[in-house]
Amino acid sequence: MKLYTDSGNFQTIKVLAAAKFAGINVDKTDVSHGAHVVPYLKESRLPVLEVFPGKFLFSANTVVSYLLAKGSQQALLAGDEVQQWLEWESTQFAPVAVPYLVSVFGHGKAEKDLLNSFTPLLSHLEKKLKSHGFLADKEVSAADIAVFGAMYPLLQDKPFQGAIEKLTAIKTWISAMQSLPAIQSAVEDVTQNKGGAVFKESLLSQPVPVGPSPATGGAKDAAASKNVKSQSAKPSSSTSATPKSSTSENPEVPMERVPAEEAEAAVKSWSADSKTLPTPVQRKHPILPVKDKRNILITSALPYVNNVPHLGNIIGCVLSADVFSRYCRLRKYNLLYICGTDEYGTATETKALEEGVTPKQICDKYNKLHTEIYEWFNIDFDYFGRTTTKQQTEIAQDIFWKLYEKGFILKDSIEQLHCAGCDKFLADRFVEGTCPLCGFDDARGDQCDSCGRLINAIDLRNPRCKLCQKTPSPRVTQHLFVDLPKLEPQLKAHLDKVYASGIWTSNARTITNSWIRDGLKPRCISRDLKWGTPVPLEGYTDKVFYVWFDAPIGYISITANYTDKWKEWWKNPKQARDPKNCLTVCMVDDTHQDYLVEMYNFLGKDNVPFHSVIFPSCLLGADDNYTVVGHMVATEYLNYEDTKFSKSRGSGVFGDQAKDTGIPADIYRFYLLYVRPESQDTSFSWDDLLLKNNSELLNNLGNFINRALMFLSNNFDGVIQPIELEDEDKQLLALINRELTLYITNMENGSLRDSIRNILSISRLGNQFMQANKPWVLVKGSPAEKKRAGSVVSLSANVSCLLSVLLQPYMPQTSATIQTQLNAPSTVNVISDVIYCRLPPGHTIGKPSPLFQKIETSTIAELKTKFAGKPAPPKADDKNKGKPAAAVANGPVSPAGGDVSAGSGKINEAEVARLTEEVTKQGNAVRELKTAKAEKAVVDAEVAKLLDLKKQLALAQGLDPAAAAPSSGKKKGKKK
Ligand SMILES: Nc1ncnc2c1ncn2[C@@H]1O[C@H](COP(=O)(O)OC(=O)[C@@H](N)CCS)[C@@H](O)[C@H]1O
Repeated sequence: MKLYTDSGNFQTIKVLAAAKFAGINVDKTDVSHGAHVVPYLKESRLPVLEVFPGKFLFSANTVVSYLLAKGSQQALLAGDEVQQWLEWESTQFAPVAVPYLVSVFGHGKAEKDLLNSFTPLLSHLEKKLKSHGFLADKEVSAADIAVFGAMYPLLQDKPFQGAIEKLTAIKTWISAMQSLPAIQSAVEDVTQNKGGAVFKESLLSQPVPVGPSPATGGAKDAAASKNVKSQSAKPSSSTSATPKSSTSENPEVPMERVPAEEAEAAVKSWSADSKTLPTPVQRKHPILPVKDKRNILITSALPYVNNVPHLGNIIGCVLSADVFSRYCRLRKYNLLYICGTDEYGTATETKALEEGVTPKQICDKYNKLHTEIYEWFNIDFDYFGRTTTKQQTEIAQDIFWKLYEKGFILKDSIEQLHCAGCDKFLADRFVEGTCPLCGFDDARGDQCDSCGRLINAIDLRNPRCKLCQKTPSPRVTQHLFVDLPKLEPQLKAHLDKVYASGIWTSNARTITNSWIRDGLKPRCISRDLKWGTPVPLEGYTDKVFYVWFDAPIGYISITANYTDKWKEWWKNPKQARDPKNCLTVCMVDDTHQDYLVEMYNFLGKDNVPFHSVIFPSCLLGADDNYTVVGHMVATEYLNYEDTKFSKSRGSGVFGDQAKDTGIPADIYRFYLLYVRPESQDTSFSWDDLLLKNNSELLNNLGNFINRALMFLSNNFDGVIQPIELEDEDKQLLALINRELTLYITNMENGSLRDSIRNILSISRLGNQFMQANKPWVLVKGSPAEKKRAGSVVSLSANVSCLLSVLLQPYMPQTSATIQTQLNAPSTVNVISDVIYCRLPPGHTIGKPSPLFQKIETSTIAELKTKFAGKPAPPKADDKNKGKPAAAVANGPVSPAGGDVSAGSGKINEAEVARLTEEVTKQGNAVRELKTAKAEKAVVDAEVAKLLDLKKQLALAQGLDPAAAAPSSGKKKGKKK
């Protein structure tokens, strides 16, 4: 990524600081003052980020948002308030600050009037900072970076210093910001320690932002709270703008203006020759990698066959991967999306015992159930398979042999409970006894229901076999371990590479790094079970592979069940791809070019280490040219209302129940994506679903499309009229292009919940456009006015068509309905970089009808009661219990723990104890510093260390690290 800027450009401070926060190395290229970097802009705009060749971002705040999102710093962008401050900076603050800076540093004479215009802006800032310390929360966010960057040059001006003299909260905030290393290095880079004069040339060569007429004191009015509110309700062009519902209720809000050159560029692409427009690619099975194309292998975590998936499972894996796959197809990438049921392991054996059938029968029954559920949710797999196949056995055993031959398999003995009555070793969940921690008599072998803590079955007092009630006894048994310490260097080298080139959500990085930081331990890969892939090694043939060695191999074997040519996806990763042949948006600037196949794993956070550490280590160790993960898109957890999903308590909606609620699959899809747990755990809330349905879908999106199409139908026989673009139409097109760029960028970054907001911003723009032009009035006027009405609604019908395409990954059924109503040809189904005319004049649309139904509060009340379930027991939940622990504890693993499918992963107690001690020590250190009133920067640095330790502790305890650190969790901020 190239950053073009001129020397002394103050806007570059925020951009460089954001890049530092994001850990992204931008290639900074100095150009002359006033240089024209963006070919289609008449005026110079600097700094400019070239995101990929020919694609530019030139609003500094958008660049800040983009970099933070790309660097997986979503926490710094999260929340409405951040977006509102970003807009405040560009629409309120900059229009006063820039002319003032020009007067001070450019002309050497401060404009007094302009200085006075700062008063209301500064008091607004002071008020906010007084209550929080930072702009959007108690921690630094993108808002602070953007506003501080804009304020920095002002701090070099004496009169401005006087203006903030008594504003103590602003002054404290300034010192806090100045103490941040990212800010310090950005400031140094831009100013070269030369003082305020350094800004002169750059200021004189840049256009002055248009704003609320600062010279006439307009800024004063603009900063008054009423206006701040209406400005914040403007359509946002930021990555994660959360639209206020008031926006759709206030369509009279004027549209933001873009530079004339940008508008002209939008007109040019709008009227592109239809012969040059992209056309969709037909899907033909079997899909195989194609040379010189972007080949993407998408996997969704394989859901356990023995569970009915709940809405959390659905958004955590299959639905997220589906949205991304659909998007990739619309971008014309060549992709394969595979998934299937994870069928082996203790949990399946247990379920079979419970239901009195064989494990195979359980798998057949539940595989069918899963298939039906995903069909109802419209999940468009290229292939949905299962892990209990001959291909699974062949491939898993082959990988094992390769690891064995290369010396990556260790043998070791372990003590495990053995039941003489059943003549078998018992997995933890088959044992009961007295809890060694609290003395509860009826503790389970994997967890105590009384104290809620995870335990090892071997530690239970008075153990008894759950199957025959006899007393099991400890016995030494031999097991096989994969030598992860020996594989660590290879894994680290791979991770370094893919971290730099790929999309790795911050939880995926944090969890993976915590494993690496602690040093990898040998991991047991065999189990004393019958239901699994047989271990082929002599002396171990009575054992099967541990389900977590087996499960990700399922991705390979499922592909092998899909096509005989599976090796083209899995064993061919290093052929060169010609970047010239990519769509412009593919990340040719990154290092994917040496991959024929890029693999994306979609999964929930508890699955991360198995996909980022264990599976890649095995594939790298097998040294058989396997495709190894390049991108990891992990979600946090979705909860149900204020509790967890629990089948046994009946709380939460499970896949097989959703269709009986009367809420269409598309509405579930929309809402699950809208609240997708991307940077912290989120909740499915019925009240919120009602709100989002009735405001965003019904009043905003549905209202715009229906209004436009009904009007076209009723007044122009449904025939698209000649579209003669006037100034505001061009502005609309340019603003839509901005949202479209962000939609694509967000999708490429795996920020699926942000792209949905970009769609809603486009329909909001559409509503504003209709409202401003009032075709219902024009149509009754002169012939010219009637013509204009036809032009306005025809343009709106085209915007609706674009919306139908952008919506397709999220709401495929609704997208199809809109396209039927538009009578749109299937050729429209491509996501291009810019809006173009898809429905030409003369095209006749179909029959419009309302797209969404209002959801009534009474319906929601019924659903709430139906799915409330029994109250949760005081301690452990029966569904998600222990899963994060299993995922994050990188400790020595005993096979008696069963497998993760049995929900019995172990906590590394020693590590928990060590971290607890460290947290206590660091907490005391922070308290001492605070009591001694140490400098804020010093305290902040120690608080940061404390938070990091707390996160590590939470991870080691199997808890959500976000809950330990208030930095990302809004409203969680406890006093440190
Ligand atoms: N509450 C949740 N929110 C989001 N994602 C969740 C939640 N609970 C689980 N998950 C993810 O769902 C998938 C499937 O989980 P399942 O337990 O059925 O299966 C497995 O974990 C393994 N069989 C995967 C083998 S590849 C998973 O990604 C969870 O993290």
